[in-house]
Amino acid sequence: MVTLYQSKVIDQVRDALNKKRHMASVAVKIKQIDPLTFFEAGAKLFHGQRFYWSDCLREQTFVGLGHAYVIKSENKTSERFREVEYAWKQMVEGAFIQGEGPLMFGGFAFDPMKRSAEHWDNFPSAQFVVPTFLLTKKQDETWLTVNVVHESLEQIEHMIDSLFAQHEEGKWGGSYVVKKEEVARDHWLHAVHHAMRLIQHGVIEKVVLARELVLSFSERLNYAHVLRSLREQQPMSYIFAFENGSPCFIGASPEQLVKKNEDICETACLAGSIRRGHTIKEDEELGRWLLRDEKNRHEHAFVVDMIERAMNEVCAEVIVPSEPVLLKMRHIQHLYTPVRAKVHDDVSIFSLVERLHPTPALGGFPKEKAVQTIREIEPLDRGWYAAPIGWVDAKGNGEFAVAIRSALLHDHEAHLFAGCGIVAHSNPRSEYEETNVKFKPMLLALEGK
Ligand SMILES: C=C(O[C@@H]1C=C(C(=O)O)C=C[C@H]1O)C(=O)O
Ligand SMILES: [Mg+2]
Repeated sequence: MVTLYQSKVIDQVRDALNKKRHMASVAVKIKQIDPLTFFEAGAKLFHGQRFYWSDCLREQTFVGLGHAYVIKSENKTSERFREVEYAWKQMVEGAFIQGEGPLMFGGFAFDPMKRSAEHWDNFPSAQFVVPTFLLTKKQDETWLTVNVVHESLEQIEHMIDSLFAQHEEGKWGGSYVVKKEEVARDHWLHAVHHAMRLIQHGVIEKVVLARELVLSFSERLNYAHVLRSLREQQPMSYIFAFENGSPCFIGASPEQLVKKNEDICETACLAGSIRRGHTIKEDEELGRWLLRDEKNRHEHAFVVDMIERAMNEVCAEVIVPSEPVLLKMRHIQHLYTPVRAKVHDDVSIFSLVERLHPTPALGGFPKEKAVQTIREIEPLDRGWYAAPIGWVDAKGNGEFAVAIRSALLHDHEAHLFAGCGIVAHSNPRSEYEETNVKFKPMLLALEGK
């Protein structure tokens, strides 16, 4: 049955196609629908071309289905940020827009100079997609945006019928872990010792080292199920998924990289960690310990200093609280300093991302030396892990998270990543334990708990 709003969408697409330039983008308010149901509804028709995003306050959720337009860069330098920006501007200028206009979603590789693992093949230096269908949930309103480049009106009509037909919510398939491999555990511990020597010799001051787990499952992984678990279990995190062909990069990150809304810009310093307590009393004690612990405060301070400096270069009225507070997630608590500023007129969100990535929370300090050290001694290919992931709209507003607490899923397999900031007073054993806590959100979600 074709509902009223479905025919309204079709009418608007028909009008838009008559005026179409490079792309036609029309938006219509529709009835409430769970964004995850919409994500699942696209499983057949748009397999390999779906994304999901919701911010840590659940203010906005986006689900994208289909690739109306793809912006990709294989550039290994920071030129890739500008390439994406330029392509996006061209795209928006050439579009016929009715409503909010198109939005693109995507991400960047952590370090395009170090790409070796086959499992990251579908995740280039940078890739953004403008979806054929975008579902936007903002407060109590749900909108459907249709972006058309090649499709005919009949094709769009057929897709809408299929997406809004009754769908049964997929049941958890009972998939369980059949194999769990810690990649290069000893190698990683050696790398930590090595990093500490570099720090003692004054070569660098901080470096973040990550390690990898590879899990095999009894059944093919269902990405919507994993998203559903993450959404339930990590209510204060950014939830994201970027499916590109059969693999899907997915996660629940507590860390904002940058948000830009007109001239207001927000970013966050997040570094320094301890697990949650088993009781309220223990939890509060651990929190108080973290706030006073010199090693963790030191780890955090690198991030605050770098972000403050970077923001002052392109913003006015940079507000940085003088003391961090605790940010408590389900398994872990962090030192957290939120930053707000007024960004100068000619500064785009892409240039903010370029300036900030990687902050010392994910790379280290000084930036170039830390990235070089990671390239040399970390025993893995980070791919899109620990890199910017997010969206940008037609006005140049948008938000990026740092893609941590994440995994690359493919068929029966999952690659999980977690890292920690190594500073002068690190203890390799406790850093190892810290990464174990950071694996937990993805591990639980993958086990359907
Ligand atoms: C690198 C990760 O997390 C980062 C490192 C932290 C730390 O070392 O204390 C804390 C938060 C994140 O900025 C990760 O989760 O993989
Ligand atoms: Mg740490």
